[in-house]
Amino acid sequence: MTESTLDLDAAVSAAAERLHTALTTNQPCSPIRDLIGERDIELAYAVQQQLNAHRLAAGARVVGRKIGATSQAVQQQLGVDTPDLGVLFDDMVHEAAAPVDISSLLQPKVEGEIAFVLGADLAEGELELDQVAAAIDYAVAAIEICDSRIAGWDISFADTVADNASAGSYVLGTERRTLADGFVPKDAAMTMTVTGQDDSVGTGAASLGDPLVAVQWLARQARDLGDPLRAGQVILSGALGPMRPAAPGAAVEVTIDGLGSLAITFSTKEQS
Ligand SMILES: C=C/C=C(\O)C(=O)O
Repeated sequence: MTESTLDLDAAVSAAAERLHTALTTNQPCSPIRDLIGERDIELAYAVQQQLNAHRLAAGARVVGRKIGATSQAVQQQLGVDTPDLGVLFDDMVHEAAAPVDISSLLQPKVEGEIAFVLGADLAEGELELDQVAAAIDYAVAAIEICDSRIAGWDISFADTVADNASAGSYVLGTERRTLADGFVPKDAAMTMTVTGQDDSVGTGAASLGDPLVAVQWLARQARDLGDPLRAGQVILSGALGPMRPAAPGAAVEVTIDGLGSLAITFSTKEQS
């Protein structure tokens, strides 16, 4: 191993430790781009892997993946121009009926998107669109609660990739549709309101032109990173409109044509 490889390894470990400390102490940290640069994707995923290894070591179980920054709206908000991916763990799932404990999050932002549950692995073959579509068991509406461990969401592309694609928590709707039912993800219109106002609207086409293309992108990336998508996993396929901040007491409702509505509330400061 060369001296410069050692330096890079040390930088990756230091970045992962910074983010892990922020996650476990609930105290935002400074960006990690001073350690690994702003655009080195390989190093950023290496940090993400180390960060997530801490969660796995603490007993968390992988239940799926998220794709981030697939829409122009979110790319503009974040100042990035490429999608990324993160890992969903079992302790990120939230049931819609209970208020989301806002004190467990640092700086939450909500998004309306389509979630897919896989009925087959996406590990082998060309991973063409028809293979991706055939692997989908069903689709449901979802609210993704993004969170950043980095203070003030002051992120470069490397910062958000390293920080598990700014994943926080998520809530799934209960109305399941299959593609065979005639549900066409790219045509589905989404509306999200936060406390009855602050609309975020879009259609499936906002996510890389088609959420199925987003899942294909994810499947190929995940396979290339050595950890392919597996049957049973939940895939958050990218926001269909701009993300919105969630303040204490916020009530969020997402409606997606064909998939129905789901609503969540965030706890107030007093409840936390
Ligand atoms: C920072 C996170 C972005 C997403 O999750 C998204 O665009 O869906």
